[in-house]
Amino acid sequence: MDEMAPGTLLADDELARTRVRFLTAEPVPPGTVRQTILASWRRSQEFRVEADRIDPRYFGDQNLDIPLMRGAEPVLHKLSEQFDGQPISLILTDASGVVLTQRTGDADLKRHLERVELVPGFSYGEQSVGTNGIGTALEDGRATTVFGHEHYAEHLENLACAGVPIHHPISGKKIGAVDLTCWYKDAGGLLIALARSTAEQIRQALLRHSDLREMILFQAYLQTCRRWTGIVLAFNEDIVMMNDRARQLLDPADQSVLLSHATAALTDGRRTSATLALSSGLRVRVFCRRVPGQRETDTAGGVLSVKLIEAEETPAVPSTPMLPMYLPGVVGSAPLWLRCGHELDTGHQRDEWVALEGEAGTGKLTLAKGLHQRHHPAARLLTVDAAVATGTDWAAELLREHTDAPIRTLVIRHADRLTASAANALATALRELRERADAPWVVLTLVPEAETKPALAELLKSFPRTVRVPPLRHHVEDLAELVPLVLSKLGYGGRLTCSAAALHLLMRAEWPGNTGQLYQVLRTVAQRRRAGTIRPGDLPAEFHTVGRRPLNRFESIERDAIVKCLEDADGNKVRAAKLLGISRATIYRKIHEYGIVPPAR
Ligand SMILES: Nc1ncnc2c1ncn2[C@@H]1O[C@H](COP(=O)(O)OP(=O)(O)OP(=O)(O)O)[C@@H](O)[C@H]1O
Repeated sequence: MDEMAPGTLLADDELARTRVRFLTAEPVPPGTVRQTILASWRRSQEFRVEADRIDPRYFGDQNLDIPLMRGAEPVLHKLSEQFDGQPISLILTDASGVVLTQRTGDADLKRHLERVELVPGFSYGEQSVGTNGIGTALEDGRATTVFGHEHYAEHLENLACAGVPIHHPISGKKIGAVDLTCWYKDAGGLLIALARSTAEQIRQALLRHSDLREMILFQAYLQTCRRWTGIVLAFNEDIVMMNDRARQLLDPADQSVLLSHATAALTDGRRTSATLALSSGLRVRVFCRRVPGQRETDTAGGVLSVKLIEAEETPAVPSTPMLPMYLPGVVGSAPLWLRCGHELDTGHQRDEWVALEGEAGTGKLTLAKGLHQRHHPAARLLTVDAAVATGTDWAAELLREHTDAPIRTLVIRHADRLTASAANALATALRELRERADAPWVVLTLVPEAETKPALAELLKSFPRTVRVPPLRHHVEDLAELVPLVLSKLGYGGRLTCSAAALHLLMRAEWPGNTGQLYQVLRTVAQRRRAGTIRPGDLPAEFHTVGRRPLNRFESIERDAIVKCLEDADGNKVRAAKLLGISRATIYRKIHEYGIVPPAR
């Protein structure tokens, strides 16, 4: 029932009835709709696409000077000549379903496509208009046909479309989709065959084009490798080349930090040199240069040469995969996070006192507690907050505490807030503690860069190992585990869950306040929705934007106002524009500019 063959279309009326049953939450009788379509309807519902009208999101004029367009243009041109006068439309979109070009051989069909805004700049992704040949093919990652009432939104029921995702011939990355659309009454099985062969021709054209571009980049890479004995990486949006030194010294997280730095530098057109601190603890100096393509204005990619600043003193941690380690009360399975837990564990095994360094709310105390619970569940753990411990007495007090009831693990939080005299008094007390036969294992938590503070120099001598705790933005995939945990800690466990779409938005955020901020956000959300499922529309304004560049104060106020009005207007842009007193064109432009994802309606 899943592959649509010509002549096996279900009776239209039955399909139309099934669609209505689905939309009114009645059970769908088995066998009345294809499984792929049913799955797509469910996704469309999850995205809160409106089924009774069509209102695709507008993303403004698209940049057509991209490899996909250059590869596809001759293929589409030739095909559209053959279709001249025929009621068939040839559509190319980017990877998210935003239409780049639409060529239609027949005036009636063209007018209809304009009415349903299947035109350049508008998104036909599933999130925007629900089940359709473009969005569903992109979502499923395979050639897909959608006929008549299989479309989720009304006004598309008299169309048939066949969409095929286009993958880059070298990187394999999904870069767009080609779609053939015609009247439903004219549709046949050949539509999908034609769409497939068009996608293949575009892929071949891209391959020819890429060959040359990649060759230019490869030559630039080899040239740099000959001159530079250190780490060398070359990259463009499709491929990454790296020498052995890069592979040995950089783990995937470090590579990604370097590449995103270089991509930003290339976009800004800068030739840069910068010092970066990588998540593995390496400090590096990075030089990045743009490699021009065939034409001087084209870019074949960028070449990075990287010099280790502290490599000799701080050997890189080998990038072996880390197995999860059970630490009570601690969640997270991203490689960076796991590695940090393992490093702490190694410190413990070797009885080395550890300085846990990380931004506020990254989970430093939680990790230290988890480790204590894992190894000494019955022994005493003492946590002292240096932020509230003033004067020098409390350091001596620690010694007395230990004599009275031996401490197995001592955690001193916020060490960066110690005054010089308190830090020195603590250093003296800890030295004494260290000499005792029953000395505890001590963990110090502090914010990044605090290690360089002269006031802490003496104290840090007792801590031979520093473990860096990654900020949440470097392991956002762990939000899938952190969100349920925080909801349950806030008292909503089992009552409130987070939808995949909302989680997706949370994962795109920067999280400067780390888990502390996650608590605040979920607390706010839970005040509005105490039970059920958190949907994208429940999240505060800042999560409805795709971060493109930092906004100044004025811009963030404007962005928040637009998000708020869009929410008040139920996602309707025209009504939101009225509320704001701006034109429809301006709101579309601003939505695009600020990367706002309008609330699902
Ligand atoms: N990976 C995690 N697993 C479970 N809980 C976590 C995790 N990360 C953070 N948390 C929770 O987030 C909150 C903040 O974590 P924690 O106090 O450990 O951070 P911190 O880095 O020590 O913060 P600060 O330096 O600001 O004191 C705690 O409630 C903690 O339970």
